[in-house]
Amino acid sequence: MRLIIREDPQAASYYTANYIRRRILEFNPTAERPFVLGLPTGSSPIAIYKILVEFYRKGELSFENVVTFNMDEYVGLPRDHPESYHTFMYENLFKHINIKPENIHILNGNAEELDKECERYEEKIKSFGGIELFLGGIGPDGHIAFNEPGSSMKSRTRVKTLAYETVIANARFFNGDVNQVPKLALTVGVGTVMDAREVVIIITGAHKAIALAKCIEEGVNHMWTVSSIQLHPSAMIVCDEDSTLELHVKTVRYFKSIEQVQEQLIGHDNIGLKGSISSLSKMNFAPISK
Ligand SMILES: N[C@@H]1[C@@H](O)[C@H](O)[C@@H](COP(=O)(O)O)O[C@@H]1O
Repeated sequence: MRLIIREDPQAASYYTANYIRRRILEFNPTAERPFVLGLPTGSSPIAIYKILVEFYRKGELSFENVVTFNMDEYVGLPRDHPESYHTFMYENLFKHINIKPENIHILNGNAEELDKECERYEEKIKSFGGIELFLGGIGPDGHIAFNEPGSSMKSRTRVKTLAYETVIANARFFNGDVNQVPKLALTVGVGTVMDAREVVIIITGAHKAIALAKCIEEGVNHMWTVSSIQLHPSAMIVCDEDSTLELHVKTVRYFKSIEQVQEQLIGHDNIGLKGSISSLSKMNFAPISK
């Protein structure tokens, strides 16, 4: 597993967006062989989406042959509610790019038969040959998508009751009122995310420092479901300095040194990038160490 540490959330977001862009360009997707991308909501990916939109506007990235699957959606919240994940995705990404509406997949939290909706979602992912890259964020309790503590590491898409901590964390989007936060959600499972050929997780902020430490320095544990990425053959966490506060100094230095050696050996992460890299000259990469 790779751990990429950047100075602040903006630099971590730039790294992540640029990495996704590179992966899509290298994949060279076509209508017959689209790039299948898993996507999260939450505040963490907003800056990533802004940068992806910027790449699109500059003609440096096309979403014409990109298929997306979102991680989760609240149950019972109208699709056009300002805090639904449908609205979030359209406002922050989809309405700004050239993705085909039929290529967008988001769980329907208002389906009559929620279990069937979840089964259908898994089938749909399979029909595209699985997910190429799943981007994820985490909650402060280390949950991925809405796979709350105690979720099975083999879980699939299903209905999930939200942990009280998550309800409190998400109340900020509902006028600070926990009563307005839906208590159920549909979510892809830990197993669904781990089936992706590559998993990239963005973690920023001191409030996620304990979760990051649990994920990196301790074992795989269903109480911190993001720790499941230790078992993934191609996983990367991109984080900011604040989120490393609970890591051992030795751990931070170790991962920074690995990245430095890699840069010395094969150059930085834009290696192999096809197409224009003009905007990268303004890259917000923070120095790896000072
Ligand atoms: N279901 C979402 C998660 O997918 C997301 O990772 C988490 C963190 O959100 P934020 O990035 O705002 O901290 O929020 C929700 O619980």
